[in-house]
Amino acid sequence: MNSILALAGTSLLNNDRSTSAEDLEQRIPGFSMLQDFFKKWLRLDLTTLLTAAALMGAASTGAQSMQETGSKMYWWIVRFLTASISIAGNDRLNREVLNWLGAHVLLKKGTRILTANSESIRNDAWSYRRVSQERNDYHHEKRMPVQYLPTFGTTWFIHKRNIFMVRRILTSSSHYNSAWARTPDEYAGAPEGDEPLVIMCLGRSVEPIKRFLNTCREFADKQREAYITVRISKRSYDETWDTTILRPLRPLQTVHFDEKIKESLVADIDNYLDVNTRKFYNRRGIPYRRGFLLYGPPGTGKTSLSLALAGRFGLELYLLHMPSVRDDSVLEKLFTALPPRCLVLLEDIDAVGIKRRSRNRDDSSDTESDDDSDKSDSDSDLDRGRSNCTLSGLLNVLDGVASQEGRIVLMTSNFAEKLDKALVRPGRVDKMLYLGHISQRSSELMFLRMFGPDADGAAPADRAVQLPQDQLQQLALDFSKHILDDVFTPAQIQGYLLNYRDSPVDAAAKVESWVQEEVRMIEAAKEKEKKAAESKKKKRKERKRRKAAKLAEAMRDYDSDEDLEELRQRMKEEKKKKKGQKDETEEKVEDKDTTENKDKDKAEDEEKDEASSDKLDTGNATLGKTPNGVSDDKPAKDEVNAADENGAAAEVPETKTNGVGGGH
Ligand SMILES: Nc1ncnc2c1ncn2[C@@H]1O[C@H](COP(=O)(O)OP(=O)(O)OP(=O)(O)O)[C@@H](O)[C@H]1O
Repeated sequence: MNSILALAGTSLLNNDRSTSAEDLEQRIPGFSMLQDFFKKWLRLDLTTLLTAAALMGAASTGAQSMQETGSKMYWWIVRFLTASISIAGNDRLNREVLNWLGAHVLLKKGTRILTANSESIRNDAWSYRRVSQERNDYHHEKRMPVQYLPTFGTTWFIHKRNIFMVRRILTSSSHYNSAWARTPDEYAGAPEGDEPLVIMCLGRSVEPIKRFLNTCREFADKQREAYITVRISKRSYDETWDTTILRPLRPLQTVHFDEKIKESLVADIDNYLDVNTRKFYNRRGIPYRRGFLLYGPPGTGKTSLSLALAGRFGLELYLLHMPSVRDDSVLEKLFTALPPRCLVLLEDIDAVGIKRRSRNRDDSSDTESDDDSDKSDSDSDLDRGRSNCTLSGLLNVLDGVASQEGRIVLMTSNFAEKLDKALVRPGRVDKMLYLGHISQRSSELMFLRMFGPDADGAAPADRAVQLPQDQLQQLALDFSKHILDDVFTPAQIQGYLLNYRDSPVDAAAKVESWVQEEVRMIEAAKEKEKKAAESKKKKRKERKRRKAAKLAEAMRDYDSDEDLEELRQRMKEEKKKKKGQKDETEEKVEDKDTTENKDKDKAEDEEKDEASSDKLDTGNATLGKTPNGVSDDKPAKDEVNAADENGAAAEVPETKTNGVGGGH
């Protein structure tokens, strides 16, 4: 067909119609008939038509090859006249460049090409640029507000007298394989914020690009000062830190506990992060790691303190809720993916290794029937949270050979006394901090923080008039006088104060009756606990008495020592048999648990996500009217000075039992 069109084209150009018609007749039998038909019925010259088509084809081929040549020349010039640096999609620098572009170029240009997003944004580079749109929960708005973000494929800008071009490379294969392939990048797909970038600069030196990258990093550092970056692993099958949450910075002063302990903790971390300390550790062959255990009743500020410390030291916080970690291999992969300098928060560490501990307890017990009744309430609480990670898996990631150096691990637990000694040994846990119930002084500070002016000096939005400082101070004193030392958790006090958010006067006036009511509930709960313990004790005694009577009766039938020995042997065998059956049943239950766990994985992932977000929110969920968190078994010391790996004692001073505000 092409040769026919070419022939038609040549003949038209040569104006030689007769020759071309003959040639065409030779190549296409019946061409003259067709031509006659066209002439007679349509009044068209078929040769002319074919010639026109040939010319159009030639023009398009020409245009295509010109385009290709143009593109080659463009890239040749670009290569010749520009220097460039490429950045991978998953590199943090990539996000920082986007972040800078968002703030300095894209938004300022007043871009007319936007992308819309109604889901949570995975990449912090884009979320920095989000125009904050509050969801109106009062009107039960369920939908996420739509976020409009700038988009770009290639953008030009001038920075410090240099001309730059940043190109976002779309990687999605569907884009390349489709007809969209020639569509400019800004129309071809909404950016996810993790596409590779190429940064080009007019000139033959990469130095201006390096300087530009430094500017982007400094800008990101500044922005981070106002936020804490929290990373979580949402999807356990991914085994990556896939989600970023930006939390507003929480100043350390807003977490109330013993000021001396707080200072020593800050000094300890400061010292650890010092470059000389790293050198010291390295030269002496000591693994450069630091671990802390924060323990105490729920709602005493363990998570809040971790967030505040991350902000104080400008570290990213990597959060793992231990009961939700699928197994040791996931834990190991997550730990391997940690950056060298960061803060890792392992929440509810007591959930690890529960099975091992409960079995050990069974093994070591003499009388199996007494076992269950011996379990304390806290034991059963402990058994409720479960983790498929083993203790050895956890120990391995904390200080195994493959474990990263340079990070700080914070572990939290409500049941520190139950933790395995291997876990809390120096080198893994260098310091233990007890966060307990609130003191009067801390409750006074909390009152002032709740009702004082905002950081910028303005009255909180929902209170038109800000009380004068001396009046507020007096109210805070009146309020704290009624708060009994070491009875309430800070979360309880915060919950109470939030009920009177717009009226400090009412908060101070009504605290007395609130305290009375809470104390009454605490006493009632204690009484109930006492009664339950007494009844358990009675039952145990009765069981023992019945057992002894049974034994005495059996012994009556045995006259000689041999008979008695035989009886003893028989009883031993029976006991062994019973234990074997019990172990078998337990294994079956465990197998069933594992299958169920797999099914529940997906649901748990979602729950975990919600739990993490909830926890990172105001924490109101922990604030109930129930007198929870009242623990009788306080540890003997709230801070245990632990020796480091080579046996050198850590330098934290001894402190009092109540770590929360006790020093005021
Ligand atoms: N010491 C404290 N100072 C100030 N606020 C506190 C303190 N303790 C708790 N809160 C408040 O109580 C809420 C719950 O605190 P947080 O989650 O840090 O407690 P937690 O000890 O980690 O609890 P859990 O053991 O249940 O995980 C938060 O909103 C926090 O602001």
